[in-house]
Amino acid sequence: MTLVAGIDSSTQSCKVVIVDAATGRVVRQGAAPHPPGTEIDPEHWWTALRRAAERAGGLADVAAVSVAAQQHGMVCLDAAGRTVRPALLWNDTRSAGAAADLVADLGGGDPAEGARRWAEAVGTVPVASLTVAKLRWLADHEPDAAARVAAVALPHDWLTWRLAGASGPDALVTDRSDASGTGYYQAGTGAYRPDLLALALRRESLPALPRVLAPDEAAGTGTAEAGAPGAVLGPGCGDNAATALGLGLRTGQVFMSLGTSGVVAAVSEEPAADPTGQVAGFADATGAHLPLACTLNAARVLDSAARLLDVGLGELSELALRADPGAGGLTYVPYLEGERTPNLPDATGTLHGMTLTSLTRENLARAAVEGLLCLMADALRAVRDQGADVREITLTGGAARAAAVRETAPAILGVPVRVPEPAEYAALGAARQAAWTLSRHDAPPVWNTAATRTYKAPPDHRTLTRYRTAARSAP
Ligand SMILES: Nc1ncnc2c1ncn2[C@@H]1O[C@H](COP(=O)(O)OP(=O)(O)O)[C@@H](O)[C@H]1O
Ligand SMILES: O=C(CO)[C@@H](O)[C@H](O)COP(=O)(O)O
Repeated sequence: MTLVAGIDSSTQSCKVVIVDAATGRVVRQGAAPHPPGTEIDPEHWWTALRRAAERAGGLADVAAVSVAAQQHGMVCLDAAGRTVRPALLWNDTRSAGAAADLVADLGGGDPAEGARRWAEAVGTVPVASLTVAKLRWLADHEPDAAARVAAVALPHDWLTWRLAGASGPDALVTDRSDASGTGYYQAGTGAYRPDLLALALRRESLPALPRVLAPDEAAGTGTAEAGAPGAVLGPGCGDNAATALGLGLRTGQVFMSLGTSGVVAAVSEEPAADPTGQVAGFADATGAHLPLACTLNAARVLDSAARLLDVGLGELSELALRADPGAGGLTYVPYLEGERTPNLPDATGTLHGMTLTSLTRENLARAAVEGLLCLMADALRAVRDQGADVREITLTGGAARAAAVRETAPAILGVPVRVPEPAEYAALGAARQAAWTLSRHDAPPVWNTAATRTYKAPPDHRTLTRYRTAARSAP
């Protein structure tokens, strides 16, 4: 049996799956946590990857490995390949002002014109999450560090580079799915936009950027020191592109992931260019596109409600299912980390409709589930507004493990919700890419599909309308 490994270095943890390359059956797996925070020394990702791989029985017997990772994280290297400063992650909002400045700058001072030009140039209007905004923040706030930047990489590029045992920044490679999340790469033409990188860094001499590989192009081979001797390295990809690949989605299909981030994305043959900035024009990991709306708040809304109520996640779900739809009038707008979609980086959460009768543990649990799903309903609406014909969604990510989420989702989202059996779909997507790279075939291998269950319910317009009213008054 030929084994391949898929790695998902996501926000909260690193997951490794080792699968049979012929069928996609998971043979072994392991995971290791990442430290909390939105600024992190990439060395922690490497330690977690090594630990997760060890827990999965090691990589010594795998023929190919691919790394998927959280998108956008700014990894700045000096000329010797050392990190210049800790990486700033996708959910670090200090770059919100820098993003707004970049939009205005490209528009000659007019933000609406700037948004239009960014959408046209790279398919995405910068928000705090994008690498380009983080680089502008660095240039403005840490000019000495910015001056030492010889190369800029993303989390998956950097981890692939470590697996290959490379040392110089010139050896960095990436793929179009992750490059499309930088804000200085256009997925439609497959070209970097050095002018936009220069605009961000306010300098003419530009750092090196990873070479963009084709979706099945090998990135080299793993080393013995990295624990993967001789394994073919796939190009890797952004974690959302990996999820689409792991779920085996086809053109026109839409997934929603409720992990640290909340994501709605549609596999598409056409690039997106949304001047409202709600939908990002990302690429997928097969050569197509992945228009995507992403929220800062998702699974951790439920984590925080469970902590507040002093229950586990299973009990939180049971409490929520004991309350009636609408949570007795409690409406929770869960902007706990600010928000990205809508672009409100400084917003905070609010709880509306508290009365002596409504404020129960059950209603509070249900309001957290409904608030999260209403937030996602608006992300879904944004993707639909870009032309996606959404008749059903596939739901995945940690929070999809909650029965209350699965059962409430079709009513709030207004479409049937297909839930595949719980698995690490981003890591599986990376494994599928590794198997594709190894096979040298024209398309990714066809693997056995996961068993799914479809949830249906009449739409709950009332709860969504009440949420939208409450969200409009969020601080
Ligand atoms: N049964 C569950 N109910 C609700 N949330 C869950 C459950 N199991 C895991 N989670 C949450 O899912 C999140 C992790 O999901 P995951 O998709 O792995 O995120 P990421 O890829 O961003 O690290 C955590 O916040 C965790 O608490
Ligand atoms: O910023 C985005 C997508 O634009 C996020 O989806 C990150 O890619 C992090 O993903 P998770 O850790 O939540 O999977």
